[in-house]
Amino acid sequence: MARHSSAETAVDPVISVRDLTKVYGQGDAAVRAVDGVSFDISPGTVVGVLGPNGAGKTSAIKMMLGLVTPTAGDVRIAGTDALSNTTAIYRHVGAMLEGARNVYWRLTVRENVEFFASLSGFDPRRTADYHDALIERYGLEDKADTPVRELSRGMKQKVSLICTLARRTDVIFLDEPTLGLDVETSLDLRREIRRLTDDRSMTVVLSSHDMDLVEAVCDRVIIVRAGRIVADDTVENLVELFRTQAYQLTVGSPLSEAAKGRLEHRYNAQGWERIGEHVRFEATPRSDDSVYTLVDELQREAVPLVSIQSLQPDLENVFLELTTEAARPKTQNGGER
Ligand SMILES: Nc1ncnc2c1ncn2[C@@H]1O[C@H](COP(=O)(O)OP(=O)(O)OP(=O)(O)O)[C@@H](O)[C@H]1O
Repeated sequence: MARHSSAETAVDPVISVRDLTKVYGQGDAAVRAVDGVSFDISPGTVVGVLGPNGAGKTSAIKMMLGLVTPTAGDVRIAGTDALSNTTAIYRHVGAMLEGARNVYWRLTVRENVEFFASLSGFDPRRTADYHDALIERYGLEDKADTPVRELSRGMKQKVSLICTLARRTDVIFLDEPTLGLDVETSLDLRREIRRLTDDRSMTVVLSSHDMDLVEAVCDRVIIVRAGRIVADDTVENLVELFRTQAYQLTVGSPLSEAAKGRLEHRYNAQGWERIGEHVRFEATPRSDDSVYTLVDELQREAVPLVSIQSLQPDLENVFLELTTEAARPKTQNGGER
């Protein structure tokens, strides 16, 4: 799986966003949904845009698609100013919006695919084989002539993706692509996203709360909070930056209250949990204490150590850390660039 660093600048960016700002309303009622955001996206990469509800993700994506007019700032897609050339950028960009809102529910699956392909100038008669292959790839061949409104939510989601792909654009935006999909289809979608970028050099920008999907497919994540970028880096780098010396320990017998108090004070022990005869807790030794002194202390208390393992943060931990507290200016590329 090709992974790209956000610092990679050798090729021209396919998306370039500068000081993008969106303010809804005026005066006291004004909401600064997107607040001076800048980033570049290289072709052939998968970029996740993450943030809590109301962080400004949809507003930012809709501005990149030309669906919402920015209050200030610039968006360039494949070198073209997206704000003054919406028709021109439409050739480069496709979008699968949340809840399959971009497809026509009265049309059949095949009619939808033909319609969206024709919007990109493809003659439906000459691309019928490609459309059939797409419909088959997503297991909808039996439903090809069924109106979309009669399909399940997951199937509608697949039709929406097929229509986006049928336009064969360089860039696709996927808003919550796995919402409503069963586990198997969701895993198929992950593979498909990587195939599109690895084999066809497509650029994918996706917004999702599904951290497993983001960790599995994204080369890079941009985390937004209150309209601003609080982190912009690879998943690996973000997880590395947030690594702490945290351990989970399981001991064979309960500790005295005095011993627990000492461990809490000295090693930030917490999360005490009784599991049968065993007790489990987490500890974060401070820099001047090593985990060995913690183990020595347990020995002095005559408490047998059953297991010890180091706790690795995952993207979910990083996300919560960055979006639920005051943002920590800890990330390599955090903040606007
Ligand atoms: N049309 C609008 N008019 C007024 N305020 C809006 C409008 N659209 C969005 N907002 C506000 O802008 C802020 C950002 O909303 P946006 O939908 O961009 O966030 P989001 O990160 O996509 O959230 P979610 O994850 O819930 O979809 C929110 O405070 C929202 O209430």
